[in-house]
Amino acid sequence: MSPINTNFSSTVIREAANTFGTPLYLYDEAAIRHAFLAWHEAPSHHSVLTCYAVKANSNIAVLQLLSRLGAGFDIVSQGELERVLHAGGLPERIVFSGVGKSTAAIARALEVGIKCFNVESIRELEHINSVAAERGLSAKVSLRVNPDVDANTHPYISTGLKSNKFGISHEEAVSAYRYASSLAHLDVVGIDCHIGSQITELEPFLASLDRLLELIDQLAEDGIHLRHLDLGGGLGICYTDEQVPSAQSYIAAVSEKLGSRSLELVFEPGRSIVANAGILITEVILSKENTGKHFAIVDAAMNDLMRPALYQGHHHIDVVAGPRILAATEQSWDIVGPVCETGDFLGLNRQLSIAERDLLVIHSAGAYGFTMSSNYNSRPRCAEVLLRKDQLVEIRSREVITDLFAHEQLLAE
Ligand SMILES: Cc1ncc(COP(=O)(O)O)c(C=O)c1O
Ligand SMILES: N[C@@H](CCCC[NH3+])C(=O)O
Repeated sequence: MSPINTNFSSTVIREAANTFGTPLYLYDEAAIRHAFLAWHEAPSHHSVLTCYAVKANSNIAVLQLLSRLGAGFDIVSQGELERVLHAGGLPERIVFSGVGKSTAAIARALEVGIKCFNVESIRELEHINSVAAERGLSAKVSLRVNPDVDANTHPYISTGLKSNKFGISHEEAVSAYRYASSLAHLDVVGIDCHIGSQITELEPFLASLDRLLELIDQLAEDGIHLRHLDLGGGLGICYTDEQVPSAQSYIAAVSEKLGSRSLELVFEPGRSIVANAGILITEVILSKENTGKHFAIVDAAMNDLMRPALYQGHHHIDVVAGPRILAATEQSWDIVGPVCETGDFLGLNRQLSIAERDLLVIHSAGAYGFTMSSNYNSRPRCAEVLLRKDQLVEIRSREVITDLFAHEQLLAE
């Protein structure tokens, strides 16, 4: 496995940078399509709905493309809901996750008729029931069960342990289901879990599945018959040399464990659909040496791609040589941005041949890249461009300086 997307040739990268400027996110439509279809068309004895996790990359063109391929969507806010609807996503294929859904978001989701709410606590069951009651509606719900399984991933992106804020504990699940079934405006339709992100082995998923299957069977004995089983997202990708199970092998293993149970399978993949379909292109502003350390100072920063600063996330970095006024030397470089934080780096100790004005390509940046970007240090957010066959299409224009304070007001006196 490789983090490198071969559809982005040096020519395409230079053309994108020349046309749209840097820093710049560039996505590959073919790679997104291919990764989505790996889930959507995977053979299974059970029917499968792939609800793409919008938080990974929420550009409306990406959502539109996925919706046209038949995707459902996993959302966590009203903003994500409106994006999906705007992009043509079908409400009946939307699942709504998150520990703290706002009343406005719940009401809107009820009005448009989403597939279900993934409910994370007893209080939330009551809240959704009352929002539905006020409108004379019924809310389809699925309980997010925390299976207390270690996903062996970075602690900040592990969500299926007892100590995490997510879900209803395994021990409380049966009583929570009984309670949910007793509430007049709830229709209990499924069960859900999500144990974390960037998981590179199947075992933690299958261990969680075993716990959910026990519950499903116990609930059936109680007369609570569920229609779907949602295993969340979390399948990892190759950032360096990770060997990651395919969506097909994952779905086959899950479907086999389900056996004769007649349940629809729902998955919520985000990263595995878009991460390796995207790169961040940045230009080297200048190089600098400090007591023997070599810094390449680039025009992208932690506000554009937060993963290295936040999780020590490793992104493979390549050089596309520029006009090279100064000679390039191969040596160990720290690739850093202009933001005033020591944690503002995109890669450390990279053995590369770099000169000022070169372009650097930060790979595997299609997921949790632009969506986690900010205006920190009053830096306008960069543009997003999609490679469609051999055309470069701008799908989000670069912010301009006045956008930075467009929602602020000066004092009257
Ligand atoms: C509830 C839920 N579903 C789906 C996802 C998507 O996860 P991933 O991008 O790892 O596939 C996340 C993020 O971790 C999540 O919190
Ligand atoms: N944002 C994280 C993943 C968190 C997923 C959301 N639950 C990342 O970049 O890896």
